[in-house]
Amino acid sequence: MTTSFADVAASNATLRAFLHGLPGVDRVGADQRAAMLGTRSIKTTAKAQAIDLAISMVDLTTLEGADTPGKVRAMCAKATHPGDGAPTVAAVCVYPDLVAVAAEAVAGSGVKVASVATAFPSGRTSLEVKVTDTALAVGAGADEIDMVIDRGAFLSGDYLKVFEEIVAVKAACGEAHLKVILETGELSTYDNVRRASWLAMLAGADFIKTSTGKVSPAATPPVTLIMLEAVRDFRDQTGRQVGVKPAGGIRTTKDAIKNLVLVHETAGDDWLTPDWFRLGASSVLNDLLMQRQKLSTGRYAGPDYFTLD
Ligand SMILES: O=C[C@H](O)COP(=O)(O)O
Repeated sequence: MTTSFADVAASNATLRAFLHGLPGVDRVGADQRAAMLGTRSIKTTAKAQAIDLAISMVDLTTLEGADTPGKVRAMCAKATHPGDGAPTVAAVCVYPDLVAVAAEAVAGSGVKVASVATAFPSGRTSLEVKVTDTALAVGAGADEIDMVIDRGAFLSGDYLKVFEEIVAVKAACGEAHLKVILETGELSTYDNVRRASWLAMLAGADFIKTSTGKVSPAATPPVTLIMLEAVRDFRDQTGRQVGVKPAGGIRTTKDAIKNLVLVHETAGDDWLTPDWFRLGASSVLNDLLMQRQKLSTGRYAGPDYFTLD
């Protein structure tokens, strides 16, 4: 039997009562479980499959003030032609003004274009600007929008404001998928990570994402674990599946595989596809490709073989 949460957001008081009624997170338990799962090792054939799966889940990202059309085109070339039979990544992720460049560069490849919107990374602007930012990115060709929540509103208990902004941005997305960035490094507690996850899902998020990559800590294993528990429990209770995207600080193949183990052990294998799990990262693809080549040839390619970021 599934539960309807239609009335949960009737007022800030009802939303607050629901979110504060969620079970508290056992901080020590979450840290220990994430650390324990991080020690699992994967060998040879399984590792080769895990590397290809991880590559297919990457949102290859450049989010710098100094980004240029040339840098975005080079990133898109790597995304669409990673080489040596490696799969393409899931998406490229860029600022809204570079969406058109990215969309043209990945056209026909199956690689999606994701764009950060809503005044990323701070989110400090009016709802009107956030909705316009979103609509312009979608109009320019974004398949996916990565929005940031208003952490100031969340931390001061104005959950309804956060909820209503997500609803409005989701409407502006049209057919584009919406990833909601919680910026967990600013949420102070694991209980808040769980509450923000539920808030975003109740408001219509297609994905929940840990971080902008501009705040530390970012995608830590315990935080990703708590978000995976949230999407698992949300589907159990509502019948709707929501994806998860850890982002920020994922640099190595080891980091990527730890994430896959977390998914397998927490939400389950239904999430082990690029439709439901992404790795937001600017540089992990290089290490995945190098480790992939090491597995197939027994040696690392020289540093000039891969285009480094
Ligand atoms: O969304 C992705 C992040 O911005 C990338 O962060 P990163 O540079 O730490 O990989």
